[in-house]
Amino acid sequence: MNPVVFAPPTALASARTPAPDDITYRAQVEGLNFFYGDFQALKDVNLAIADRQVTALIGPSGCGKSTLLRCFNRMHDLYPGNRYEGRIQLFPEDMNVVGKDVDPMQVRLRIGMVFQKPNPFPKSIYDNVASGLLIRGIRNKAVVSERVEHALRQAALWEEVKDRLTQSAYGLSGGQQQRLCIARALAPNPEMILFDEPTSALDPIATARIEELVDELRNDYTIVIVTHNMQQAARISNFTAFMHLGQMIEYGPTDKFFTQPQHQKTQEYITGRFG
Ligand SMILES: Nc1ncnc2c1ncn2[C@@H]1O[C@H](COP(=O)(O)OP(=O)(O)OP(=O)(O)O)[C@@H](O)[C@H]1O
Repeated sequence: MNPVVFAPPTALASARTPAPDDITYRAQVEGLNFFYGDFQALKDVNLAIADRQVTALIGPSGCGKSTLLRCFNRMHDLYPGNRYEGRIQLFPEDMNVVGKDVDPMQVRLRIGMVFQKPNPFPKSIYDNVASGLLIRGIRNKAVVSERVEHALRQAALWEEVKDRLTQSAYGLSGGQQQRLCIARALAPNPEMILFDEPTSALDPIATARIEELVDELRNDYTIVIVTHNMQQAARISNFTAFMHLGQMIEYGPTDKFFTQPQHQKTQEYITGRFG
């Protein structure tokens, strides 16, 4: 194999490979197939997701990154004709997230999602963050207020919005709106957070803030992030998974992934020969 010319940028502080003994797993994708009607978008995908680490999904456009991410919180159930086969085991209790007997609403409370474009509800800043708590049945006003503040602090937004909580979320900048969406995802206290290209609609400064935030959130949450940006994957993830044409080609510790890829396709992709 040719020497790899991709030079990984300096990783953020915690985006190092944990020692093998320090890794526990939060989820395991096993033989996952996914169909949009007759079209098979995921083919026998296997992937282990380390607990309280960041796993990046990368690959060329159309390879199935978002499709895989959306399986984790059953987003595909919102549309008829979509079908899962295989398993996504959530540990420690071994629940099959894509099992027909599992309620998608319960899954979404445990596995939150942040989308590519900030998508606040047409409500106040406060009500956006409180919305997930109401779905969880938390109605005690003092508890809701406390959780809203905590989530906004976790999302590094509290200081900027604490004096205008009742104002519309639409008055915030794009980067602030994305941090609000992160706060909304955090408020119900999920175990895992899925990020689908969370910075692709943001400027470099807002992007850096979200990356720093992801770096901090890994202390408490298991994170899976889809990104088009290999530099971003190298900066913020502990593990990287590369997909191509609906298949999982390779996954492993990020530093090794970018410096010693095991598959020819991975090497071609990270050195810019396609994608
Ligand atoms: N709703 C849908 N119905 C039918 N096919 C779909 C649907 N959504 C995605 N696909 C197809 O599934 C495949 C995987 O798409 P997906 O969006 O997961 O790829 P991706 O790797 O996330 O791409 P991108 O980086 O461009 O977002 C593609 O061939 C796409 O055309």
